[in-house]
Amino acid sequence: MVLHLTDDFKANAADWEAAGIKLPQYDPAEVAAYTAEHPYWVHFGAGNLFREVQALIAQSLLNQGLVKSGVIVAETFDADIIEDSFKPYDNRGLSVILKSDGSIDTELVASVAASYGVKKHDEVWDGLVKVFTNPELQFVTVTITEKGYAIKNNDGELLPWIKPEVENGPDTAVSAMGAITALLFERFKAGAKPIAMVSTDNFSQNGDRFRSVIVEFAELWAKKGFVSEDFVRYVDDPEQVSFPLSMIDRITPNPAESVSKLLAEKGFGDNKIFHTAKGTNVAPFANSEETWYLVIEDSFPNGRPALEKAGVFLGDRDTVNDSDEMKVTTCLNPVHTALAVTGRLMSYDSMSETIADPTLKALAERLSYKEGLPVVTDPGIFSPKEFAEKVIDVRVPNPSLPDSPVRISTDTSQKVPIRFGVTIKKYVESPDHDVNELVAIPLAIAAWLRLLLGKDGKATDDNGNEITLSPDPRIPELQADLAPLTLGGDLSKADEVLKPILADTTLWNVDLTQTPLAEKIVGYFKEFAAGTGTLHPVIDKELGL
Ligand SMILES: NC(=O)C1=CN([C@@H]2O[C@H](COP(=O)(O)OP(=O)(O)OC[C@H]3O[C@@H](n4cnc5c(N)ncnc54)[C@H](O)[C@@H]3O)[C@@H](O)[C@H]2O)C=CC1
Ligand SMILES: O=P(O)(O)OC[C@H]1O[C@](O)(CO)[C@@H](O)[C@@H]1O
Repeated sequence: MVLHLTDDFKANAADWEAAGIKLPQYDPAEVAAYTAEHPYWVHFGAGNLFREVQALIAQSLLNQGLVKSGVIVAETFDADIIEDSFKPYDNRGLSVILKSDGSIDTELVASVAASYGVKKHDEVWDGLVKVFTNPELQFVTVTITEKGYAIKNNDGELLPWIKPEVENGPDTAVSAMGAITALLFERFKAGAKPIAMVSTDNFSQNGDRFRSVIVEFAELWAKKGFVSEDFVRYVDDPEQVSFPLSMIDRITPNPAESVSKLLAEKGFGDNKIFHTAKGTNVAPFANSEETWYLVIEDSFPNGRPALEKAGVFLGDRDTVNDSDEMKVTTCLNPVHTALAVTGRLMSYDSMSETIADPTLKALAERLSYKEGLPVVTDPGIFSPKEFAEKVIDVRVPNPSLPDSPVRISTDTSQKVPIRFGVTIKKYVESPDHDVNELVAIPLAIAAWLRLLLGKDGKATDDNGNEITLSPDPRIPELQADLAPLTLGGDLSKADEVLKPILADTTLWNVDLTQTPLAEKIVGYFKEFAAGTGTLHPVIDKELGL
């Protein structure tokens, strides 16, 4: 028998159980009906992470009888996600957890009580307005990628799709930031009940940035007379509208063909992967790892359910900030980036292959334990050392997780200031640490610069094969700057060519040429770029392997 998400799963529970798929312990129809009158949670961004974090938390709260409503999901950027992978499946999904011991946990998730794909202000929009004007709505979570928060370009001009919304007012807003501000305006007009707006996107001080953009949108509309100054004060008052900080962590690659195939073999029929016109890769299932963390600043002016009983850490601002800094600048993302750039030089297909390489593992260990951990602040709710060990010994080595150096090395130029720059700055500024102690960080930077040698987004790996670099907005500029240097060619100008790149504070957070690291990086770069087959010997030598 083929299992489908829309099955009456109580009627064929034995078949689901035989396939090893956990079932919800509530009645989804009852939950949907109750949620329509008593919404407490709306999530914006119906991507893959939502299915593996927020929807599972909502399911856990329902299973434990802690709430009677489900989560409502809204999508402003890519309504096709809703049409393709939510509506045909009654908003249900399958969570697939690929564990590091090779086993798999699967769970039918029915906690999404309603879904809204916003394209214009029509009946779909009216449905969301009804939710936002309900006094019981307690909080909103958001996963829309960092670029989803942008309303201006680098020159301070409104983005072309934001400008008409500013000019024509809340009734025309459909961008993520415009739509959210317009929905808050509806809530304000309906009695200005409080609400928490929780960004769960992957960047530091996410709540602060979210607030500043929403307040700016409100101010722009106030200047044009679309909204009152009282509305601006409402969104800017943390006791009315809070914007808590958060740290979120669960490696959730795009739905993989290998997982789709495995589900088909299990007798699960809803395994189609969709590639939407806007480039989102979604499916009625999502695949992720076992480990996850969600830490949220406990600031919910309209109350909240017992999220802690569903595995969420609630804490004060400093705890959340320290947790985020621990993950993004020390224990996870720098290791990921170092392994991804060296992994691309080795043309490894998966992240697990990178850390199975003893040289690259030693690089990751040195980076995390010897260079990052000494300058990280312990958030107090979990141990940075244990977190780092789990990344290196369990999470990255997980052979079942379909994650790749290609995915992780996307946008490296945007990531290095935080992933390496914050630690470098701490070494430069601390009287207790010597920047000369850093070896793994300059090796990783030099390896990335070596990877960039080439043109038109093409490069050569350490075996001498041509590869296509992962997308990164600064590749054209950086490859042009590096053009005088070639792999195995004349590197006598390396110092001169690399100097302006190493002095660029937008890349490193500090001017590396003012530190001994510049000379080190140029030296490592020259050794890497001397020819092919250099990656292992150079790293081995520097790490004393
Ligand atoms: N996938 C992961 O491992 C993790 C992701 N995150 C955070 O969640 C974000 C989303 O990740 P996924 O859901 O896995 O990605 P995804 O690719 O599955 O979905 C992306 C989501 O962002 C929306 N989006 C994309 N560009 C947008 C724009 N310009 N304006 C508004 N919305 C836009 C899409 O419509 C979709 O809802 C990440 O960028 C990151 O901030 C955090 C931790 C783990
Ligand atoms: O794409 P990035 O920002 O390198 O992140 C890599 C992965 O690590 C994470 O930070 C893990 O939570 C996720 O955001 C992402 O899956």
